[in-house]
Amino acid sequence: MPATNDPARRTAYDTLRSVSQNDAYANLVLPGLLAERRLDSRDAALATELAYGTLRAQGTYDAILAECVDRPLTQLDPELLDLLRLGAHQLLATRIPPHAAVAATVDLAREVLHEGAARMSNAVLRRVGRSSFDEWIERIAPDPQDDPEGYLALDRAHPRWIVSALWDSLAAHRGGKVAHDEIDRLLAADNERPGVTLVARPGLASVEDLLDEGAEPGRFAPTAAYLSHGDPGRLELVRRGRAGVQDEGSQLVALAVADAPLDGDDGLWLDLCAGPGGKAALLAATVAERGGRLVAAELAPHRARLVKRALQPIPGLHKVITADGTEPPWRGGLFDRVIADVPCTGLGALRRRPEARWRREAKDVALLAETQKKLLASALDSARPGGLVGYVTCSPHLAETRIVVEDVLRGRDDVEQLDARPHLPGVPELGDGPDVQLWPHLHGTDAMYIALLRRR
Ligand SMILES: C[S@@+](CC[C@H](N)C(=O)[O-])C[C@H]1O[C@@H](n2cnc3c(N)ncnc32)[C@H](O)[C@@H]1O
Repeated sequence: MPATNDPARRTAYDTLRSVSQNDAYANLVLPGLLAERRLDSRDAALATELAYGTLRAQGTYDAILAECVDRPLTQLDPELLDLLRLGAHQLLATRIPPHAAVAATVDLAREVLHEGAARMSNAVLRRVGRSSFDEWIERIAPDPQDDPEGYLALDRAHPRWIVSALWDSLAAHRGGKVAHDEIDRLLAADNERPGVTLVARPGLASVEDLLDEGAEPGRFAPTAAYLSHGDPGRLELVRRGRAGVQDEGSQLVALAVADAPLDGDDGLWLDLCAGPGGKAALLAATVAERGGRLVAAELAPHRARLVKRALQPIPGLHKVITADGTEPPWRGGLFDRVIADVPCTGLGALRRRPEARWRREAKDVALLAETQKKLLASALDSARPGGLVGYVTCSPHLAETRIVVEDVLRGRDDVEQLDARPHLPGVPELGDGPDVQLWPHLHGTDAMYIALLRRR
């Protein structure tokens, strides 16, 4: 631990620096720092709230800071900019008294930078603290009547292109218009840290086992349970791979692929994009109970190793292959069920990755869509006649979901799309179908998408 009087803020600051300097992921860096520095639980909670909160709202804090600094933010030292963001977050979104927020950030500037940075932080943060968050938004955001997307982008701290994409998707799945209030609730849900959801892998653990460990039953998936407190890693069932940590939406879409009716053979399943292996483990456990096996393919060797580890505790002759799913080494028409959980922008899991929304760019979507179409085509080719394919993403962007499916299906006459909704039993508000889009503000899950297809 570096010498510091304020381990919580120092750790939050170091996390911000890793994210902006090294393109690190906060949800990987921060737990490492907390463990290495042995922060007590109060400091760890504060460091987490400061780091995640600052990163999540970074774009809005930058817009506010730009009003308080006498030069473009791009001309500031990046270290100072991260400090100012941390200070702005404390002033505008926490209960820390303003004088303490400023003083602590100024002290940190002195500790990690120099006296000049401390003086500048003091001056800038005093300006920031003269208005509340809502007053700042009123001043810098456009009128919500004239420009609702622009207003929400600042008020809910999302890049405008993401607000727009989420709005389009929500509207498309509702067959029309969506009220301002609902998109506001969706964006607000992206700013909440999700709780821990566990999965009981069939045949290896039951939800009752998880309830005995203090979890509460899931709302929708028969395999899910919520852990409201404590570290899931301390649970024996999790340590032994009989249960795992997995979003309930991920469980629901994997179970939809597993449970949709199928005529004929049902013993050989494929996960085309398996890393790190959450869905592969659930599917392998499910197919093993039915006497079958799973082949899991993954392009990245280090992620293929994670899949191997995830499948280790699961009985059955499952196989992990490091392969490019667009040029598969297996012959076509082989598998009874296929899941293609394709690489995507991850816009459906923004609540888990605080910095992701500022890192992604609109142009990523088109590039990914090309790969997604190839992977879906390959998934369809890999399925036997009559076999089932689930196309899955953790993005609700239409260009990664419905449009990919439409584009691929337009080019082939050997595929029919099924109504996925009956295969997520008990889940409300599934829209007009036939595909399903889950939403954080409606279902409490990541915004997972699934289209279910059958090869004729
Ligand atoms: C959304 S993730 C899959 C998550 C996984 N199904 C789970 O539940 O743990 C997409 C995965 O696809 C892999 N991938 C990307 N391009 C691929 C390709 N051409 N063939 C196979 N896998 C690919 C990525 O490395 C990544 O691990």
